[in-house]
Order: sequence, then C-alpha cells, then structure tokens
Amino acid sequence: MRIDVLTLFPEAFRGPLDVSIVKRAREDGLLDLHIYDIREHATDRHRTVDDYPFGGGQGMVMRVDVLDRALEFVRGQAPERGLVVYLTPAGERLNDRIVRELAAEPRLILVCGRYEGVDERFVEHFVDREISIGDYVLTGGELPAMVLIDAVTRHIPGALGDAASPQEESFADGLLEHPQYTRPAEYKGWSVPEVLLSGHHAKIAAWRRQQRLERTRRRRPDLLEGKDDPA
Ligand SMILES: NC(=O)c1ccc(NC2CCCC2)nc1
Repeated sequence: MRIDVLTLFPEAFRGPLDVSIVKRAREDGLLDLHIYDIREHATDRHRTVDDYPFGGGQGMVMRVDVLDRALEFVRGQAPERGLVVYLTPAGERLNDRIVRELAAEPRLILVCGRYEGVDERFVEHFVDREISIGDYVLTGGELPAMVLIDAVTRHIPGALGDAASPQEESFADGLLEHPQYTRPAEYKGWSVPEVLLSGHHAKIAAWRRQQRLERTRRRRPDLLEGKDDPA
C-alpha cells in the first residue's frame, strides 16, 4: 500500500512513523510512505501558499492553485490514481469501518491543512473523502494524518506479524476490548481474575466476552444501538 502526504510541515512526520509497527511495515515494503512539502509548489518569490479569506474573517486560507499543483505533482509519482483524503473536523468521524475501507485502497493521498483550512474549490473538485479523528480542532491536519496512517497500517496483511490480527482488537465486532493482565500474578495485594490463571480456555473466552459486553454497555452504549442484544 502506498500513502502520500501533502503538508506544509514534512518535519512533523519524523518520529511517530519511524518506530515499531509502522517502521517495520515500511522496512518490509508493506507500506510505501512519501511526505511532500506543499510549499515546493508555490510559484511566487515569497513561496506563498495562503491568502486572506474572501468575505473577510480572521485567519488565512490555503490557495486552491497551489494545492492543485502540489496534488498533480504527487499524483504523477505513482501509477495508481489514489484516493484523496482531507483531514478536517468537518469530516466523517473516523471509525473501524472507515479504517478498513481506507486500508483496502491501493493508494491514499492525505492532504494536511493549516491556518483556517483550504479553499472549498479544492475540496469540491479534488478531495474524495473528508475525515475527522474527533470533534475537536487542531492546529493542523498532520496529527490526524499520522493517526490515520497508524490505524490503516495495522490492517495491511502481515503488518502485525503472525501474532495478533486486528480482528481480535477492539471494535472489530463493535465491542470494547476486555481488560488485560500479565505477570506478576500478585502485586501490592492486587490479584489477577482467577479464571485467567485456570488454563480453561472456554471459560476464559466466556469471561472475556462478558467483560467486553459489560464494558461496552457501561462506557459506550452508543456502540450497542441498533444491535439486537448480542448474547
Ligand atoms: N478533528 C480532526 O480530525 C481535525 C483535522 C484537522 C484540524 N485542523 C486543520 C484543518 C484545517 C486547518 C487545520 N483539526 C482537527
């Protein structure tokens, strides 16, 4: 899978994607990640990428002509057309279903906004999906882009190694995940639920299922709406 990122701050991407699972996926050629600087495609002497909003208002808006040129350049870097995703609080709320949909794409082109956002004509004519990682405003689309890259990478076959598979994770069947425990079995008088030490796999599976249901009912009843009571 190829992911291209358009950003004014390529340096923001150094670090989180250079460690652990994502790093390994890149080294193994499972994820082909490229970061591009939008400012390279500004044409004036001052390399301007933004301008004042028509109609007034505070802040600046990213120019459609600069973004169009940047996207056209990036598109030309690989044969697949790529699905263009713009990170914005006004987008579809990211969830497991959307992550899986995006992970099925051969190529994603993520566009990170800054200032007050981008000229709407860029969204209307070039963006395929607007995605939000939550109902809050950030200073840029870079962190949401990294969240998306991390979440999508987990679904690339082979990225999680043979061990875990995303299916067992939270949300896979719409429920929160069960509590986890490991050694020491006793710590400061705090013990581990006996069933987990029993080696009785059927009982353990039943206990974990019960925990997932109880947690979801208590913390995220919205996840259970529209589902007949999952026994
Ligand atoms: N909740 C989010 O996914 C999100 C995305 C982008 C953003 N800020 C960007 C959007 C255009 C200028 C800054 N804030 C929040």
